[in-house]
Amino acid sequence: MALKEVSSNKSFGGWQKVYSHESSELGCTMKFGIYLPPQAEENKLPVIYWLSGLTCTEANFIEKAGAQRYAAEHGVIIVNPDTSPRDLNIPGDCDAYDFGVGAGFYLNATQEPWKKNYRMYNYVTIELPGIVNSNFGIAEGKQSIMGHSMGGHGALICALKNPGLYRSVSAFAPICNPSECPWGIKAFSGYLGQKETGFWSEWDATELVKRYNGPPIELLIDQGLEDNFLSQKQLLPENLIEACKAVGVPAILKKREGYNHSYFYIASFIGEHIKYHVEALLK
Ligand SMILES: N[C@@H](CCC(=O)N[C@@H](CSC=O)C(=O)NCC(=O)O)C(=O)O
Repeated sequence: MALKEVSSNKSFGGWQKVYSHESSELGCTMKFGIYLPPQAEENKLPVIYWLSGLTCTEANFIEKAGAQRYAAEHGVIIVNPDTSPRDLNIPGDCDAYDFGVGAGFYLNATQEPWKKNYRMYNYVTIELPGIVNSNFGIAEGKQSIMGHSMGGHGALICALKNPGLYRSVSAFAPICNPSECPWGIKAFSGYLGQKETGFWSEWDATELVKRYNGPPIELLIDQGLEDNFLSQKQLLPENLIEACKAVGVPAILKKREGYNHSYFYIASFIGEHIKYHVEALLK
């Protein structure tokens, strides 16, 4: 798969790059960011995937999270894809910020007109890691995943649906129970069809954790307490924590006094999350 370098900027001794490529899974040109710390010049390194939230491109995380400093400190590669297919001109794909372009929800759609291209789950779990592993020096089997909001939902479902694929998972302000919140109900109805027939529980972390069957897993959930979307019941961390307790899956809930949903919040704690992942990746 041919990669085209879109940009390259030196950062903390390493390189923040953006590449584009033709995605066979999504049927369009996709961009992703990759931070290569200075250690990547000499060694194969572990990788953390970051999944962004609604309205984001690959640029938001690169420019706002401040992750490069910590990735350089710990010698870890960070890869961050875009949040949906783009430039397909599917009718209705740009009508709202929470559905269609910028809102792929990290699932494989089953409904027309989305099912041919809206396959972000396969893209982030199979196609993109294949491209990354064959083009960069990734230490075999050493990958973790994290994300924010819609991307936090994505990180959680990717880990819960693929026992053992990721060494660790963490999420900032994730949409924890999409089947029960307005964002999720809208997206799942459009991409998957009705709840009764659309197998929504296969794409919902709170449901998936109840039937998790694999090597021990721990969920690190981070939540700002002044997050508007928390009070609007879009995120529902309490439902996920309750489900984890019921089935004995360990979950850490970090409650952050005064923080909202923004990248200012993410930047405040991204170093803590990267350290958490690196500890799991180095085991
Ligand atoms: N109405 C807002 C909603 C968009 C928003 O807040 N997006 C968040 C993620 S929300 C859940 O997935 C985000 O990360 N925005 C990008 C940023 O750089 O802050 C709007 O349309 O802006």
